[in-house]
Amino acid sequence: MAVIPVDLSGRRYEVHVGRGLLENSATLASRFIRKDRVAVVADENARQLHGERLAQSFAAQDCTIAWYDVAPGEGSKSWAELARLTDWLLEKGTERGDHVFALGGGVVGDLTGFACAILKRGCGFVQLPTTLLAQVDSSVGGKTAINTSAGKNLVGAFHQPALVLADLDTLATLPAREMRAGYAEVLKYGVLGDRVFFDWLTENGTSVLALETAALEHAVATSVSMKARIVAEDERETSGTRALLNLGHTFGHALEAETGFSNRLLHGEGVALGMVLAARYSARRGHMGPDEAEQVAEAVSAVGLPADIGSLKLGCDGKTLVAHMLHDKKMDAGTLPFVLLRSIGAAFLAKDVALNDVAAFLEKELRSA
Ligand SMILES: NC(=O)c1ccc[n+]([C@@H]2O[C@H](COP(=O)([O-])OP(=O)(O)OC[C@H]3O[C@@H](n4cnc5c(N)ncnc54)[C@H](O)[C@@H]3O)[C@@H](O)[C@H]2O)c1
Ligand SMILES: O=C(O)C(=O)C[C@@H](O)[C@H](O)[C@H](O)COP(=O)(O)O
Ligand SMILES: [Zn+2]
Repeated sequence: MAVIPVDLSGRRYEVHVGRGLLENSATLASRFIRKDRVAVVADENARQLHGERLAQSFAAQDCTIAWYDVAPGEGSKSWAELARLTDWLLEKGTERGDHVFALGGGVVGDLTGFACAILKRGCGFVQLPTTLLAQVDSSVGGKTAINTSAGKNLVGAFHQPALVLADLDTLATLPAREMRAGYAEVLKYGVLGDRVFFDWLTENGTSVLALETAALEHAVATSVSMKARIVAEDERETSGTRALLNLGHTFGHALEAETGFSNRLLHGEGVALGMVLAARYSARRGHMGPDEAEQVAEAVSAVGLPADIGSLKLGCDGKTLVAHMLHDKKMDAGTLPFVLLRSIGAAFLAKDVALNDVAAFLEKELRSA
């Protein structure tokens, strides 16, 4: 069991990582429960598999749950779902001082967080992440958003949760493909800032994916600790530090857009392939050696994540992928900063990248596939 603080001045909150947390959730979150009925926004699968443990914990504190079900999938991060959810929260009489609970993966966390950011100009929320990806990444740091027809996470707000309870037991029911997708964001922390962690994952990645307690807890706690440190330093992604958490995402979001934000490519899979492309592009520009770039590709493919753009059978050219990148939130007066690598464990923000060179690089990758 680990408790990791996110030290934001005056708005410090804790991330608890361990087993059996849902059973104790009402006690652990008691500071944030002030009525005898609490709103829980839940991914349908997460509710079916883990909702009862949550309900029992609340019942033991004489509290009942008003459930709001969210259909699984990226499609729920939409204007329509945001409108339905905020109407429901208003109908339930949610007040500014209340805390809404989000049970599920990154989709439910991002959607609920955004609804809470704008409801009556802001109410509280507690994250109960039930996917590996949500436990190591999306539940921490306060980026909340929905997607629009123009692209990924384009409408949102920074709104920090009051508490995060990452119950490792919930991962026992997670499909293997979703577990691997979450592992991509774990690997990201090693690649962007911690060579020792990257090497540890090379040795222990299969134990993490097999849910071995010690390995899993170490991987989640190490990931959350790095994210907490970065978010505390640069909460709103203004100094360039937090942008490093976007490693692999400029390529990855473009691939997600090209595949229609569908089951063809999960977010974590896009990040995995995006990290490989970022490493190879870093090598093309001479920042790192090609052999080291291929170590990133090996770490990705070793656990069955996509490392080859050809596996997506896209049928588009490099320029089309670059056109998606123009919606990236890092865009700054016509230039797009890229998170690149000097070596594994040493990411940096390159502000002098020419998009026609990125298109040429992607064209070559697509043709060599
Ligand atoms: N806010 C951030 O900082 C941040 C960071 C990373 C990713 N994200 C966002 O997170 C989203 C991806 O999140 P995700 O990978 O958790 O996907 P997700 O929320 O779509 O969940 C993946 C699948 O797992 C199912 N599921 C959830 N918990 C389960 C459980 N315990 N057992 C069985 N099935 C379960 C869901 O029903 C769904 O089908 C993307 O929209 C991405 O943009 C946000
Ligand atoms: O927390 C961050 O900062 C991240 O960049 C984490 C990413 O894994 C996450 O996917 C995030 O939503 C992407 O950020 P965006 O600003 O490009 O939407
Ligand atoms: Zn991500």
